[in-house]
Amino acid sequence: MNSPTGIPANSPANPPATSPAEAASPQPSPEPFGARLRRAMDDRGPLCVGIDPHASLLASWGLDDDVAGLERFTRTVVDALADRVAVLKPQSAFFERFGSRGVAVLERAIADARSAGALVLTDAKRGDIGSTMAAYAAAYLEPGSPLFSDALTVSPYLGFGSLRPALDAARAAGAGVFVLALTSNPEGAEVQRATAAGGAAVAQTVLDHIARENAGAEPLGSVGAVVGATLGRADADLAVNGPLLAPGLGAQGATAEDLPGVFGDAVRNVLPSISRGVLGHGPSPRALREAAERETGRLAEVLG
Ligand SMILES: O=c1ccn([C@@H]2O[C@H](COP(=O)(O)O)[C@@H](O)[C@H]2O)c(=O)[nH]1
Repeated sequence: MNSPTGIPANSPANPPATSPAEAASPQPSPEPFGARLRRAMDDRGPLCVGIDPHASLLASWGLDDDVAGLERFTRTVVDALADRVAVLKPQSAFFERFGSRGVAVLERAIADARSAGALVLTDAKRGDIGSTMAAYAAAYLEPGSPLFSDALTVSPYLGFGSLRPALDAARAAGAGVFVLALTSNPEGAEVQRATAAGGAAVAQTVLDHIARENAGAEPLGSVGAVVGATLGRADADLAVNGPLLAPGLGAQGATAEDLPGVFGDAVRNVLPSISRGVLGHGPSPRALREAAERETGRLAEVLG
């Protein structure tokens, strides 16, 4: 039976509703995102597939560049992959470009993907002064919000402390955040490799903050870092006790074979991410599934 959000009751993404008696007594904390992600990666393999409905992909799938095309594309990806990959990562920008009707497609995709058992990481890269960050947290990280996601990408470049409302909301909800540290694009280095006040690189100070947030968490903290698979070498201490989202496989040129060199000992916590490299095989659901399975197989060979 579906809950008001459309997510079937008691699905992996939707814990049982509380009874009146339970509501009167203190509620147990929700299972933390880090634990849920570890289990999903162990069960399904550590692959995140991005849902990035580029205009060029809509065209190559034979779809119009409009809301109907967006909806068809998104539904096809969710139906093909949500029951088998650990994480689906809708890229908010591609939905926002269609205005409120595009955001409605995103809402539906998040609910449907969670209902089918995938964890949903919404890639919106939010970051602002703390008071505004609280509103972003309410939008993406508070249960009951239409865009509630298992995790959200956030930018620490207004200062790591400005993320506090998102960190607190995520913890309370059993959700996660992925903080941009060393992004996959070459332009990121001029900011992220710059030397911060204490003498360490800016990205390292971000990673150190993440490590403090995750201290003592088992089996994995819920505050992740974004570290590009394209970097060749991270040249940073990645022992943050949290997941390391590694975008850049496929269209940006990185391969599974690059991951041990970038991540070293931290490779066990890597969540490799690929969007166009899988989506380009659509619109056939079977071809999408096969592409995701090939990536998962390659990761299993390389990461063990
Ligand atoms: O450092 C980063 C952070 C996020 N991304 C996002 O991942 C996907 C990559 O798409 P591909 O088609 O696999 O290149 C996209 O949504 C980016 O915004 C990233 O690439 N790098």
